Amino acid sequence: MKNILTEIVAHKHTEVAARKQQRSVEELEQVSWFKRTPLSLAQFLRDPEKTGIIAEFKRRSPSKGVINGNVTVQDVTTAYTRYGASGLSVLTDEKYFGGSSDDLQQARALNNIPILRKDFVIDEYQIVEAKAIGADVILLIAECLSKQEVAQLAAFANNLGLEVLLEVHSGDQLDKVTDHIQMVGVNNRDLTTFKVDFNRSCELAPQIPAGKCKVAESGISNTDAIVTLKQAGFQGFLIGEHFMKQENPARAFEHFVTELANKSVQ
Ligand SMILES: O=P(O)(O)OC[C@@H](O)[C@@H](O)c1c[nH]c2ccccc12
Repeated sequence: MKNILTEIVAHKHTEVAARKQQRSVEELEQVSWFKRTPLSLAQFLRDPEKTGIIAEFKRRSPSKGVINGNVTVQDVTTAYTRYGASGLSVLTDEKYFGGSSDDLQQARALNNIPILRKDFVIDEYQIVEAKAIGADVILLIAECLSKQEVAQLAAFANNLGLEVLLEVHSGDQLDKVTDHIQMVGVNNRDLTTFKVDFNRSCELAPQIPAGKCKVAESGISNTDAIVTLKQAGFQGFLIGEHFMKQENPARAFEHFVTELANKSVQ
């Protein structure tokens, strides 16, 4: 299996090994954000007063290339928060997504809603980093981790007070869900081929274990999709490109939320 996901994960191992040499876990534990009490994204998503949208800051992706090179973390994330995002997702992968830990730290300093560290977590060290840069939630991708790895990494995150969003793309990956997973995300995008199949979320929704917060991810580009996904039982909607590809993502988000509010009262 030689695909982009395999390549990203291989690179991640090299990257993490290098960062471990630069900064020890003990040093990360001294950073002031490390002592902060994280917010619960699952709780924010379950709040019926909120939109359920996890709004993503993503500059580029391997599938789309540059999505937006002219925006700042400040302008975009503060607008996401102001207009009612339930949470933020900030890419911290540099090589493939043009993100950084610095982006997430900036978002943390400016916004008081839960933040997901969007990266390819393969090592406990990255979870300590996530806490030290002010994240509340980490992502674990079922496609690149064994059942045992998911269980260990999720327990480690929960021990630090961080929640876990487990991303799946097929029904068989749901056997990796454990007690330490608070949210299950169905990625409509196949990370090995980049093909987006919007129906994937609705198909898998009934199979997600009860009690887990359900999140639909990727390829969501209109408010009708949210209505459909809500009917299928989803509480969370992870949206990046639809906002980021606009010249003014802040205004695009505001427009989307206004339209959604009008639909919800009809
Ligand atoms: O930009 P979109 O199609 O709205 O998708 C957002 C998010 O779901 C996507 O960025 C994503 C989902 N899982 C990931 C894993 C790694 C990196 C990125 C992702």
